[in-house]
Amino acid sequence: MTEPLFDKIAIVGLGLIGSSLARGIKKHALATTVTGFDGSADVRARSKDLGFCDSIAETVDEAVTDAQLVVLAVPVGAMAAAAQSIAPHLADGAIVTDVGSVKAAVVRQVADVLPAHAAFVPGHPVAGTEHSGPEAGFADLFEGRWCVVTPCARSTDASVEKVVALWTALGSTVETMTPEHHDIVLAITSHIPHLIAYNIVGTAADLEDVTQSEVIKFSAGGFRDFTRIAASDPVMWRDVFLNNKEAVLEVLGRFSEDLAALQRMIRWDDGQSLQDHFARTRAIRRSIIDAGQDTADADFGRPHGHDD
Ligand SMILES: NC(=O)c1ccc[n+]([C@@H]2O[C@H](COP(=O)([O-])OP(=O)(O)OC[C@H]3O[C@@H](n4cnc5c(N)ncnc54)[C@H](O)[C@@H]3O)[C@@H](O)[C@H]2O)c1
Ligand SMILES: O=C(O)C(=O)C[C@]1(C(=O)O)C=C[C@@H](O)C=C1
Repeated sequence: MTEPLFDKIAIVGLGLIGSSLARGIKKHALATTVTGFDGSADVRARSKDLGFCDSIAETVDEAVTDAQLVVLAVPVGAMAAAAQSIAPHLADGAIVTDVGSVKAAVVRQVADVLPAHAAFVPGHPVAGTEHSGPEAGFADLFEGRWCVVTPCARSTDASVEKVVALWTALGSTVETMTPEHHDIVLAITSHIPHLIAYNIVGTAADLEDVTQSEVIKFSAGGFRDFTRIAASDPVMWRDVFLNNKEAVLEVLGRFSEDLAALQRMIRWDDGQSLQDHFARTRAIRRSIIDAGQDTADADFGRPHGHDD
């Protein structure tokens, strides 16, 4: 039997991601003890019943005391408050990491709040579902997925190595980049697609001459996928857009221009341009799939060898 990577891990925020992490860490025996804490008394009680942690602390200081690793798994807009709540209780040499979907704003809000005797290694597992809360978590969520680690001025080589080792042991493939680069990449691959889904489902629901029941009835195809994404947690996504404002607005500008170009092609019966555009995007999907077959390139969010 191999040694656990950490003695005590504390997880702050026990929703989809925090509870999945706790389950995965227990499954792979990556820590001697996993202690959980959530700001909501109701979530703490439900987590205790579900039993995915060794213990659920009633206070944040009890959770964090003596932990070698503290994971912040709260919405991006709550990261600063969570960091402030753990800061006075962190052990000497503790590593703090997070799982937020936005990185530069989290680094700005968290790094300076933490004491000098702790390291901070920002992270983002590119894995999730439209569900939230402790009941939604599962141990294999991170298996065969990417995890992006974005070291900052408060990261040490040793702390980055430990966090990378954790995600690797959970079955993820880790890629390292700057927080700013992460935010622009995820704006196009994750944040804008969610905005499009929220928008199209809202538009469909608002159409006066299409009834709600018709929207449900005919949503078996492409629209159904949009409704799944548009069911994602409102608080989480509000915080993503408010905290990745620049990158999202930059990508959205490009997106709107391209959409306007497609609109013109339809208006002016420019069939050739439409066909050329669709042929190009079809080739892009095919090249992504081909690349995924012999490299670790993304195959729709999954590293090589993990097709659905
Ligand atoms: N859901 C996804 O698909 C997904 C994927 C990757 C990363 N993320 C990121 O992971 C983080 C958590 O997302 P989730 O889906 O698990 O959310 P969730 O809503 O399921 O859980 C978040 C939990 O944090 C708790 N919380 C809020 N503020 C707190 C505080 N100050 N102290 C302690 N607990 C607090 C809430 O009570 C809640 O139980 C977010 O930053 C999100 O951007 C989400
Ligand atoms: O599969 C889904 O439901 C997701 O939306 C997961 C998804 C994504 O966009 O890929 C959503 C947000 C996270 O930050 C990471 C992963």
